[in-house]
Amino acid sequence: MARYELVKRSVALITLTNPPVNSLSSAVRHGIAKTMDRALSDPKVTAVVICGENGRFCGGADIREFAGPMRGPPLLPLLDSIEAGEKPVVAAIEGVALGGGLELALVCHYRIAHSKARLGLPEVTLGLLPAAGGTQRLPRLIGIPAALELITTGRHVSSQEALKLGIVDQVTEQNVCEVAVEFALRAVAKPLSSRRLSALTVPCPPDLDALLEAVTMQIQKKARGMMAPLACVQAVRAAATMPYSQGIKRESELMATLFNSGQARALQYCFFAERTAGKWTLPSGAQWNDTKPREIRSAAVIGLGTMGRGIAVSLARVGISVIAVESDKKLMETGRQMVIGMLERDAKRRGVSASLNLLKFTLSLQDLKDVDLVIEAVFEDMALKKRVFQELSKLCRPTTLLCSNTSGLDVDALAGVTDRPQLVIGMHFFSPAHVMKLLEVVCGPRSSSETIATAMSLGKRMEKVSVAVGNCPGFVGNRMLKPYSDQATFLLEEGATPEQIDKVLEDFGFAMGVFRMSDLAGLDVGWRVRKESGLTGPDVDPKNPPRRRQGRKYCPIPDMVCEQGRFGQKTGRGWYMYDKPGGTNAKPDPLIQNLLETYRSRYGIKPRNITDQEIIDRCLFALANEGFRILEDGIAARPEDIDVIYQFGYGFPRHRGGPMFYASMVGLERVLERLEHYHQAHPDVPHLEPSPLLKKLVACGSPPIQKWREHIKTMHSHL
Ligand SMILES: CC(C)(COP(=O)(O)OP(=O)(O)OC[C@H]1O[C@@H](n2cnc3c(N)ncnc32)[C@H](O)[C@@H]1OP(=O)(O)O)[C@@H](O)C(=O)NCCC(=O)NCCSC(=O)/C=C/CCCCCCCCCCCCC(=O)O
Repeated sequence: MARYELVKRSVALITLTNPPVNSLSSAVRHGIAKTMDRALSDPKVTAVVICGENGRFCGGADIREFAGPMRGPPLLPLLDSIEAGEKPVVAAIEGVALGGGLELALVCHYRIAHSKARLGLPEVTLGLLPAAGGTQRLPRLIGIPAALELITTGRHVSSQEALKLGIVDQVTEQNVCEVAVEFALRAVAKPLSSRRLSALTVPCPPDLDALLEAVTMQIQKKARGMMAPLACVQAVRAAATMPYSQGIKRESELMATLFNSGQARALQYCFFAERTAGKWTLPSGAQWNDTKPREIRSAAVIGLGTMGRGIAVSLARVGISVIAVESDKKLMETGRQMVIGMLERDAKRRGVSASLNLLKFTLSLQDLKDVDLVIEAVFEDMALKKRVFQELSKLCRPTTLLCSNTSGLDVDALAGVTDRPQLVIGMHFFSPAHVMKLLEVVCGPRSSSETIATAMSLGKRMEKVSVAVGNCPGFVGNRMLKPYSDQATFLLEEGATPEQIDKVLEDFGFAMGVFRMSDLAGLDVGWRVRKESGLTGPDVDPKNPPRRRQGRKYCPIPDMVCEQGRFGQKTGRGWYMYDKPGGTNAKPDPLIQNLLETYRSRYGIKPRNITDQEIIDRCLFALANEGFRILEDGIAARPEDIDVIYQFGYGFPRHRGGPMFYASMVGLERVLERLEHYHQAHPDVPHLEPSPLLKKLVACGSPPIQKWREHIKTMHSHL
């Protein structure tokens, strides 16, 4: 796991060999220890170069090893011994030096990086801290403020930035190993004491306390409820205020508190879940690694509303030429201005030039006949979408992929009106589409594997986290949202307020509570869907008892809010009041309080005190329960896919893993028991009835989440 060669007769070249990222597994640590011993004890060797195979220096500790008992040589003393050695050691950094990989580089006496390399200490994103000396050595090398920023955010830096910060000694565009070997030869016989970072004193800013306080406050705001960034601050404080040996002890103590925490487990689960999500498989056997995607050079976007604009920007900024279509000249001109503005701002932020030449705006669908792929983003109305797809089917060349950005309509019904159902697929972006990372790729029963591969690969190219899902109303994300938001509105009936529920959910870690999120999305959207489904509006059968529809409990409060013209932020009023239409500063509105009181007294509901725990349990267990049904129905292939969708599309706190992981951490037995309890209290709410899969998993002894799939195998897949 570490190769040893003698080059230029006196330089030991140690190559880490653990594909794909040369992580520091137990075998690699063992290999480093053995090869370093050999290099240091061989009198022919005057210097050492450490590099990584296949263009990657090292991606850090092997994260998979964290789940079991730690075996093999521990990293910290191994790294200390490299630094203490009497022969110069040079790190030749290509590709990445991340986490333990950068910590390895920091104990080398010199660091040479390739111009395309990236460096960083991303442990915090895994719920950990750089506990192989990183929190003590980096501040000694680059100072407290810069080290604090890198360690608490986990941000990767380019080799150019690393050079400016002083992390590396040289950046090269040539073969980094060859440059490092020459560098090592020149370093022989130079004194090493000033190159041992642990021996340096920390350049300490005079306002250390104020700086640490400011960073702590920033973390409490941005990374609410997360332990690791705060532990990182404490470790860096130790670097600033203690000698190295004590600082290292503090680093280890802090790591011990994080290592077995639920947050670390959740964040490491998220790391792998994100990578698993791209690996789709169809019941036919076709899968991600044996289906070649088509190359997409040109695309069209139909509809320049909020979604269409964001999609056009996402395509153009990765070099795809885009024809954007609107039905009316004025709308097209507004769309053009907005898209150009968004693209220019985005390019400025990324420090690149805006690819405006890739954009074309038109009023005619005729212009789309030669594009490789079309994404329809018109109003969420099935009849309208069908008309568009029929027309596209006539106009576009027979090989053009036809995609819909519908957020929940039947993709197969759209496929059915075309001459190429195998080339039709859903690409459900989230708003704003050029910012949000999630893409649900909705596979209809007739979507071909090549179509799925192409949509997934296009998503990746647009820097989205793409998840393949099956076709059912609302797909995965929006289907699960209903039981979650239904519970929130039932809780309003029973005595809660929107601000109470939102606070509990935000304290749990959600980016936004359910009511603030609805105000942002627009309350009229759901209102229209409820009218179309006959749940409210003039078509409702007057014989329906109040608060019941279609044989189940129904809460009309959201309809009553909409009837008052309160559509959320855009109208300046919704579940909250805002300073102005479009305002974002949500304040509780006494009119909503009145509406709730009047409503309760009309139906003789005596408001009761609702605990935070009940809010969490009812909202989140109803959410996960629907997730179990989605798995049973084969709409999502794995719990990881659902969790990725909820993190990237719905602001579920990453340090809680996602609704399914959260359920597994709480314990499936407890989730089942609570759902049974609440279902007994509300038998007319089917979403609270525990799903058969949940019951089955509990009956099988609540296996870990990675094993749930084994219990779903026999069920039908829609993917
Ligand atoms: C940028 C990347 C490196 C590459 O990106 P990309 O090219 O896009 O490829 P990916 O798809 O992401 O990855 C390819 C596959 O490789 C797998 N992978 C990647 N990195 C790792 C890794 N570090 N470990 C394991 N596997 C990894 C990835 O999963 C893919 O495989 P698959 O498709 O899933 O099969 C990118 O991958 C990336 O960013 N990687 C992560 C980088 C990172 O975060 N590194 C930091 C790791 S943590 C670390 O280094 C910690 C160091 C300190 C160690 C100190 C240890 C002390 C422990 C003792 C604690 C004692 C407490 C005891 C308390 C008690 O119990 O008493």
